[in-house]
Amino acid sequence: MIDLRRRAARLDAADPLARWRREFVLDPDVMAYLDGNSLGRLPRRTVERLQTFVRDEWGGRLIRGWSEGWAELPTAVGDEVGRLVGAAAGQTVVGDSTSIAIAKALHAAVRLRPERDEIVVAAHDFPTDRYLAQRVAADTGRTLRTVGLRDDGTLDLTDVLGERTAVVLLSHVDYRSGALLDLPRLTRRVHDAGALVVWDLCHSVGVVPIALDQADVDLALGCTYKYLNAGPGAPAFLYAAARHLPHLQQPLPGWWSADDLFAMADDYRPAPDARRLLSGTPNVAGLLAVREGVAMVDEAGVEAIRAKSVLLTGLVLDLLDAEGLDVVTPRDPASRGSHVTVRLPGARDVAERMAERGVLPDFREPDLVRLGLSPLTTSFEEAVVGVEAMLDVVRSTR
Ligand SMILES: Cc1ncc(COP(=O)(O)O)c(C=O)c1O
Ligand SMILES: Nc1c(O)cccc1C(=O)C[C@H](N)C(=O)O
Repeated sequence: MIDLRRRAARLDAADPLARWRREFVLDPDVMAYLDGNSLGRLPRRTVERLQTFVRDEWGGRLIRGWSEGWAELPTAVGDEVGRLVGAAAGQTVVGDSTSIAIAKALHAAVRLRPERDEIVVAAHDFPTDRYLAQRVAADTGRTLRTVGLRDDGTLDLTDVLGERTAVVLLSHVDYRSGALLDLPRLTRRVHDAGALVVWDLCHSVGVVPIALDQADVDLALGCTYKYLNAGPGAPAFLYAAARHLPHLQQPLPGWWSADDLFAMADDYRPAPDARRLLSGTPNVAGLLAVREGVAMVDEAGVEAIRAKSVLLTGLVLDLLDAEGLDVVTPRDPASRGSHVTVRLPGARDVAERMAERGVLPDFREPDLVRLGLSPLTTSFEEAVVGVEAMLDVVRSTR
C-alpha cells in the first residue's frame, strides 16, 4: 500500500501535466473523481468566462450580441474542435446534442448512398447510437445490421459489410470496455466496400490523438462534456468532410443552416459551407464553455494527454490484475481509451459503497464498474486512492 502511494507520488512528481489539475474546481469531499469520462470537472477559467458572458455580454449587449460574434461561434468553435481532431477549418460545427448530431450524420450519409439499403451499427454500442440507427433505418427504408466487438476489443466487419452497405456507425472508444478501435484501418475497410463511415468520438475526443482528414473520414461527431470539460449538456460537434459538404442534405434544415441567416428568404438554400449542418439558434453559453475546454486541451497537447492516459490506465490495470479481478479493458495500450472497466458481482453495490467513501466511479449495467481517468484532472495518487477504495469494498464482500 505504502509502496503504491510512493509509486504514485513519483509519477505525479514527474508528470508534465500535473499543473493542470489546479486549473479545475476541486471539491474537498471528493477523494477520487473517476467519472471524467461521463462528466469532466469544471475549469476555473470557465467559471470566469461564463460569469463575464452572463453579466456583460448577455446582460450588457442583449440582442446586439448576435452581430458582435455570437452568430459565428458554432463555426468558429467548430474549427477549434476541428483542430483537435485533425480537421481543417470549414468542416466542423458545434451546436446540438450528440444524439441530434448522430441522427443528422446518419440521415445525411444514407442520402449520399441512395442505391444502398443497409446501415451497420455495433451491437453493444451506446444506446443512443443504436436507437437512432434503428430509427434512421426505419425512416429511410434501410435494413439495420449489427456486429459485435470481439472479446479482445477489435472489430471484424467481414460478415456485415458488402455492396448493400450504405453507412457504418462506429464508436472510436467503446463506452463499456474502453476498447479503442483502429479508426484509419476501419475507415479504409468501409471505403473499400464503397460505403461511408460515421465515427462517434465521444470517448476519445481530447484524450486520444485523432486525424479525421488524414484518415479520410466521412462524418464524425462527439460530446464536449467528457474530456473537453465543457459541462453537463454542453453542445456536441459535428464534422463532415469537405468533399461531401456541397452535396450533403441533412434532415433538420432549420434557418441556421440557410445560406443567408438573416435574409429570411421564402425558399431554403443551404449554406455552402459547414453551417449547413446547423439547425436552430445555438446555445451561446455552452459554446463558450466548449471554447475554454478545447483551449485547455490544445495548450496541454493531445499527445501529452494521451501519454499520461496510457500511464494512468496502465497503473490501474496493474492494480486490478494484481487482485485477480475480471478486467474487460484491453491490455494493449494501443487498443484502449482512457477508462478501465471491471466486471464484478454486485457491481452496483460496489460503486455505491465507493461513492460513500468519496470515490466516484460509474456503474454500467449489468455488472460493470468503470473507472474514468481524465489526464488533465486525475492525478496518479487520486487513481490509486480510487482503486484502493474499490479493492477494500470488493474484499469486504468476499
Ligand atoms: C458513445 C456515446 N454516444 C453518445 C452519447 C451521448 O449523447 P447525448 O449527449 O446526446 O446524450 C454518449 C454519452 O452520453 C456516448 O457515450
Ligand atoms: N450524458 C450523460 C448524461 O446526460 C447523464 C449521465 C451520464 C451521461 C454520460 O455521458 C454517460 C456516458 N456517455 C457513458 O459512456 O456512460
